[in-house]
Amino acid sequence: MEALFTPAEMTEIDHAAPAHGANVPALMENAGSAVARAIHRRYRPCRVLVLAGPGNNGGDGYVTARHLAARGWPVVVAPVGTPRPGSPAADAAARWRGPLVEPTIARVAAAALVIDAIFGAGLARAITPECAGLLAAARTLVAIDMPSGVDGATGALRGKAAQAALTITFVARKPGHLLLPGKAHCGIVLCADIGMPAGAVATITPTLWRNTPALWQLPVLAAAGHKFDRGHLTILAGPMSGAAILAANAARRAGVGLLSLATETSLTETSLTDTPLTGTAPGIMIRTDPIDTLLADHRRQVWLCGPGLGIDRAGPLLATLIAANRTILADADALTACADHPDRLHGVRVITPHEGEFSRVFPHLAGDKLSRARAAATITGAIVVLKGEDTVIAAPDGRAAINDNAPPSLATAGSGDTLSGIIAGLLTQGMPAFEAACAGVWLHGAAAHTHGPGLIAEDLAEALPAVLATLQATRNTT
Ligand SMILES: NC(=O)C1=CN([C@@H]2O[C@H](COP(=O)(O)OP(=O)(O)OC[C@H]3O[C@@H](n4cnc5c(N)ncnc54)[C@H](O)[C@@H]3O)[C@@H](O)[C@H]2O)[C@@H](O)CC1
Ligand SMILES: [K+]
Repeated sequence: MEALFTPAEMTEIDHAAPAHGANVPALMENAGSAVARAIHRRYRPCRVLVLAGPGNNGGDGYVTARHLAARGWPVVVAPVGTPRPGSPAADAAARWRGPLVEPTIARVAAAALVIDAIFGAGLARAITPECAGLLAAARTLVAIDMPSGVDGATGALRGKAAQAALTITFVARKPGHLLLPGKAHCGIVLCADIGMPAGAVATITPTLWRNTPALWQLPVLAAAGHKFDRGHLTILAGPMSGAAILAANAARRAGVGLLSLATETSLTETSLTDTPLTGTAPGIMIRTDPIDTLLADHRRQVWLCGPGLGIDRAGPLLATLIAANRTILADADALTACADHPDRLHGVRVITPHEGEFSRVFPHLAGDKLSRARAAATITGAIVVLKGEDTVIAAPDGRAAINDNAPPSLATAGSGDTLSGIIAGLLTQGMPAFEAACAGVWLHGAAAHTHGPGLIAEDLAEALPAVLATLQATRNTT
């Protein structure tokens, strides 16, 4: 599992390091040497200018300069601030015997490669316009730890941030590497092992992870399994029936044993729906019984409520499902039916809002995406999947994950319906809700990657078998 640490947590880990046998100068030496190695691997030797700030981030910059120069690269350091006398950064600066120059826009623009070692985890306020101007002049920028101006805890910009081609961080990625807008400024992110003792890292109990397959385990199909062992998912379908069909096909590819689309009799007549409900997918059962009749069957435990349902229908149906104590994933119209009424979601297991739906349900929640998702999970008691290029999955118990495998092609009509179908499909097979939500989000992103360009929502379910096969093969070999 790949934990993400905030800068504040990283500082605690740094403070614990000496008691576990590592001191800051040694860690700084390893950090600078890791940055130099990463640059040497990716770029040809060229004129380098290091912008070195006053703290340990600057210290890493001086060490990087020394290691690159030792490899024969032409390097100059331009100090932006002075390290505190006696600090590890001051020692690192003293060991730099190469050229020191004034930081000017002309010098930055003339360098083939600029290293941003101005501020990292210690960024405490907005960077000055002068500092932003220097960084913006770089042709190719490599950031140490964080691009200066990106808040490592939230991904917010403090002042401005420039566009790095590569960011090398240490010990663990920070939320700001995965959350927008910070994520967009980092370029490729590498995480270097700098010999931080495991005991120091263990002083922090992680509550936030990068969403990778190490975070969850997909249901394993029993050799003697029966379709009923894989659960029965019921999806409520309304006039925009295409949404429910997309969700249904995704849930089936995600492995549900039985799938029903529950609709009103009138809607099975094709003229009243945007997609004919009957005859399109032989593996989907169409049920026109009243919801109370369907709920009388206790094998129908898991329900997906919202996609294409219509807001008027979604509100009362959601309330009926909650009263019947079912496992519910609420999306789309079911969320809009709870506008400014998050209390109506009590009893729902998972919600999957995009930013628009989220702000309708929780108009008073402000702040960064991670904090808002966590607050919404606390308020509702549901797993919150706050969607976007940097989807956050948050649980009421404080656990959260940030997803970073979603390509921009996923922003297409019906993509959200597919996601809710995948998650509901995994829930139906008995996966715990937080893990099902994380796995669903990751599989959705991986399916889009696997399909490649020209993606439409229908392709996502089709791409799932290949994603699942690759995942299974990887698991079998690790
Ligand atoms: N986490 C780790 O394991 C390690 C971290 N190291 C480095 O240490 C860095 C953190 O070092 P520091 O805590 O010294 O913090 P920084 O080097 O990021 O910044 C420190 C100084 O900048 C000042 N400052 C902050 N924002 C400013 C602004 N907008 N304008 C002007 N001044 C500002 C602060 O008051 C502080 O004096 C990390 O980013 C990383 O590069 C490595 O040296 C060693 C190991
Ligand atoms: K930096």
